[in-house]
Amino acid sequence: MNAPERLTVVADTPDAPFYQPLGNEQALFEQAWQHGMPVLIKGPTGCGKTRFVQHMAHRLGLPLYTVACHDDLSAADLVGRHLIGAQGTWWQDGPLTRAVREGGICYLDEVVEARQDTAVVLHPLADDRRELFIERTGEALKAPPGFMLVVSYNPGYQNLLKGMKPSTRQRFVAMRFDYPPQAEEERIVANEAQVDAALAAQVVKLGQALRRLEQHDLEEVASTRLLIFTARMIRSGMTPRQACLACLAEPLSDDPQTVAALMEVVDVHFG
Ligand SMILES: Nc1ncnc2c1ncn2[C@@H]1O[C@H](COP(=O)(O)OP(=O)(O)OP(=O)(O)O)[C@@H](O)[C@H]1O
Repeated sequence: MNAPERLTVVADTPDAPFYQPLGNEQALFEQAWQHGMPVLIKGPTGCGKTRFVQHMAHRLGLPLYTVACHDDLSAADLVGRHLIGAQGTWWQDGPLTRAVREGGICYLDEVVEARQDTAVVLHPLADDRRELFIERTGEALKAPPGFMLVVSYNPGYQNLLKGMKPSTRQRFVAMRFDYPPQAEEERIVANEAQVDAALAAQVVKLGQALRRLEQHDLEEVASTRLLIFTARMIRSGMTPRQACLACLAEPLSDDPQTVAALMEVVDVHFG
């Protein structure tokens, strides 16, 4: 097992991306990094997964390489490929290789979307070997102590075919994220939208009421991200109703009846 003794945690600096802690997630992440363990974060859209990783990278003083995974993303997109230029053929590292060389964090967002061949490169990096084998150049890279693999996915989007294989899941320390409790979400909205506490509280109260509307067939509930958008639009002069229609109701549903029902809740809160 890799025992990276020389790793030190850099204290928060004022320019770190703002992150409102919700539990022991920072300590857990730090411990995982100290022990050379990869981390899996699961949670719904817009609940703070990316912001958390950005914050932690800053706090630990590590370069961060973020990859938004999609169903065409292959191992070569992560590792690198040969390119042809004026001087002939040359090798270009992919984001995973760069993170390994520099001892930084590679964050794979929505990892379950990526093609299955990515597991071949991720598995040896995510277990005790901490090794990246670059097949096309024959290079075998041993990850330095600072390197950390972080992946995330939204359990709500998963279909049976795309679920993560147990052999992959069981290489990670896993953390579950969800939308923040009321007081924390108010602080986040006030800070991110630069609005006063009263408006942030009103928007969050509405968001929480919308999340309770279970009878409507919504694919996802209102995210913290959408509440921040709404508060920003109100701050810049839109009426609360216009802002809620554009930033909450319409992004949540394509069905006009559902949008109307969501707006009824808005009217109760801002009427
Ligand atoms: N705990 C938090 N502290 C600070 N900001 C937060 C927090 N949670 C959410 N946010 C805010 O919500 C926005 C959306 O969060 P983020 O982009 O991290 O979501 P995500 O979970 O990565 O979503 P997706 O799965 O769609 O990529 C952030 O830009 C940030 O403004």
